[in-house]
Amino acid sequence: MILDDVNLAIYETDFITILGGNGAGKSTLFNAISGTLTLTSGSVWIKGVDVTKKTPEKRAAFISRVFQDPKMGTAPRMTGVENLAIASRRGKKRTLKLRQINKYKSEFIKLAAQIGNGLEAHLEVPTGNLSGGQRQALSLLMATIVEPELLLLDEHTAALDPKTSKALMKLTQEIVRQQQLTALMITHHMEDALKYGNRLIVMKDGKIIQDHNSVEKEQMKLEDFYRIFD
Ligand SMILES: Nc1ncnc2c1ncn2[C@@H]1O[C@H](COP(=O)(O)OP(=O)(O)OP(=O)(O)O)[C@@H](O)[C@H]1O
Repeated sequence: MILDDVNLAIYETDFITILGGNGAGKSTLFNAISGTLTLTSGSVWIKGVDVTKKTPEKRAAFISRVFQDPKMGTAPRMTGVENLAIASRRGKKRTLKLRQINKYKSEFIKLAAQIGNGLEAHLEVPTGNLSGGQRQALSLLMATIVEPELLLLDEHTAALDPKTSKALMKLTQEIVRQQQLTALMITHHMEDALKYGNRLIVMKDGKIIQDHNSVEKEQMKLEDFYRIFD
């Protein structure tokens, strides 16, 4: 069994950070929530709706996910503007006309300019040409341009250099706060797990072995987590 007796209630105000060693079941938990993994038992509910039998495509109307690999979040031959235009149609019919793309362009450029990594100047080239940091920032914008019920961040800063990773985390926090999103974030950075969010869970062997609220989290120190990765 990959996930074992996992019972996780996520509240609307939650920004949960998730820690756990390799193979602890963190990505599997995200796969179970987003529907890319079929459960052998148990169920997944979103806002009172049982989505256990819904396809990942159907669940994508509620859930956005940003992956570790910058290549995963964007279509490489399409421009940033085109990628954002498609993302802005989430949950609706996906057909897009050139006219609509042009309509959104200036809005997207303004949005990207807030990030501060030069993305706005590169929104009209294929995303395959962007730097990893720009691509991850774009993926995050795409994931949140239509407010998701649940934002899943799957080590989304792990492939970036420390400076870029920090900038993306700052952007993440701003977006989560501004849009009051419900978010789950897997990270191997214990500092980030402590610094961000209002709740921290620890996974091991497919189980949630610790679940700390914000008060407990504030009192925790890095040393408290060293044994997690044993
Ligand atoms: N579809 C699957 N079928 C069978 N076993 C799987 C499947 N997906 C993952 N596993 C196994 O389940 C365990 C948990 O994997 P998972 O990828 O969720 O770990 P993780 O906590 O995300 O680890 P990492 O930090 O390395 O990404 C691993 O032993 C993995 O090999």
